Amino acid sequence: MTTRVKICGLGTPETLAAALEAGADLVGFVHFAPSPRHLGWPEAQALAAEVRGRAERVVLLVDPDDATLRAALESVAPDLIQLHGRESPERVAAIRALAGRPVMKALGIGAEADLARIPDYAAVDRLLLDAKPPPGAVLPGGNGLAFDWRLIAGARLPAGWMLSGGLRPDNVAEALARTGAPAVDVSSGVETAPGIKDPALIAAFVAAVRASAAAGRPSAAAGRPSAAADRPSAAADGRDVPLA
Ligand SMILES: O=C(O)c1ccccc1NCC(=O)[C@H](O)[C@H](O)COP(=O)(O)O
Repeated sequence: MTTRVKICGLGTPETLAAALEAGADLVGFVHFAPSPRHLGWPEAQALAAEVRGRAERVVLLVDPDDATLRAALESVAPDLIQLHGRESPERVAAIRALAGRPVMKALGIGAEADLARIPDYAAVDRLLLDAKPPPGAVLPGGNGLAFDWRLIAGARLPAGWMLSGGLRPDNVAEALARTGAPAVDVSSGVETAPGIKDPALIAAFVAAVRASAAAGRPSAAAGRPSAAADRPSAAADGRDVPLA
């Protein structure tokens, strides 16, 4: 099956076009004021209109209230709502019911114990496994940090789960080989500075994922990750840092 690719935090027509031309399956628009990738609703609406069915439109929200959710629905008409805050399973279910759209819940992974939260979110449409943010981080995601992929090697994960956190054109093939992820999500790894997406990096990331599939990537292995997971990771020391 084809590995699905999401490019998150797009903010200009040029970089959105680059993602679509590269063949991204999902494109993400962030609505979270502290983020360098934040889009107001008029900007998000204009970009979302450019997608025209060429990819799934994802709106990323952090602990949205009902008014924010309604604004997101009206502006972006998302195919998928990504929840990247501290939303409880009950709140996720309420958002899903109110929106009438599929929901993807992001869970921060920092230690094996974090995997125990996965069954609580069994009712979500998709699950995104991301690195926990470092202590005191302003952003609950989009920090460009990988978690230790060994934590999920061999874990029972729901169909269609997505891997994120610190992925880049030069490490995504290894991430896929080590985790067997059916889908990947990237933001910082295709940027030249926080919030500044690079069309060439976007194209390189999607190409790396497609090349990995063409090469027939092996099933998930539990061996020690070499490159990305050796770098400082928000998750590496297993501290119980909240997702948001
Ligand atoms: O990107 C942001 O600014 C952001 C803000 C608030 C919540 C989540 C955010 N980003 C999430 C993502 O872009 C991805 O889903 C994921 O965290 C991967 O990010 P990265 O490690 O930068 O590739």
